[in-house]
Amino acid sequence: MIGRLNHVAIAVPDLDAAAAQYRDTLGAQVGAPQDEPDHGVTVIFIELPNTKIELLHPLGENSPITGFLEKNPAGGIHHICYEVDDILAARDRLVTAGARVLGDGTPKIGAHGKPVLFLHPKDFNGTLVELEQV
Ligand SMILES: CC[C@@H](C(=O)O)C(=O)SCCNC(=O)CCNC(=O)[C@H](O)C(C)(C)COP(=O)(O)OP(=O)(O)OC[C@H]1O[C@@H](n2cnc3c(N)ncnc32)[C@H](O)[C@@H]1OP(=O)(O)O
Ligand SMILES: [Co+2]
Repeated sequence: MIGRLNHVAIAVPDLDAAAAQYRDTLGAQVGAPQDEPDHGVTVIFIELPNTKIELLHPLGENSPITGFLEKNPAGGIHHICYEVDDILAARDRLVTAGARVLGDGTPKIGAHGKPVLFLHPKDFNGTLVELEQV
């Protein structure tokens, strides 16, 4: 069901510093900051030859990554995103298998303008999983 690894997301306490490190120290192709108010984050995507890195920073008062950064003040890997062809079929299959889909189960539009869903980290080996329909 899952396809390519779309991105690995890293929550960071200082978005500008993290972007500069990827651009200047690691020599990566770093995009511009994008505010995603529906998700409570500002993101910067880094294009790698085989996948993307998503740098995440809290946006607004109810960001889902505020608590994560409180627990991990230096930042850390926050989620991985797999591509799926049909997100509703994927959701239904996962729910039948007993996995918890976060929120009300309705896909939201993600940073690439495509539907996304999140799966509870406790159901996936301690890893928050995002699904993106491509
Ligand atoms: C830009 C849009 C989009 C894209 O297109 O790419 C994005 O990527 S948006 C990214 C941000 N959005 C989300 O993360 C949405 C989904 N997340 C959530 O609903 C919540 O953050 C959560 C995963 C349910 C966690 O809830 P929270 O209240 O923040 O934390 P808790 O302390 O209650 O956590 C419970 C439990 O789970 C552990 N945990 C929390 N976050 C993670 C994580 N990222 N990876 C692994 N484990 C995580 C947490 O440590 C708790 O464990 P215990 O301490 O053992 O109880
Ligand atoms: Co993401």
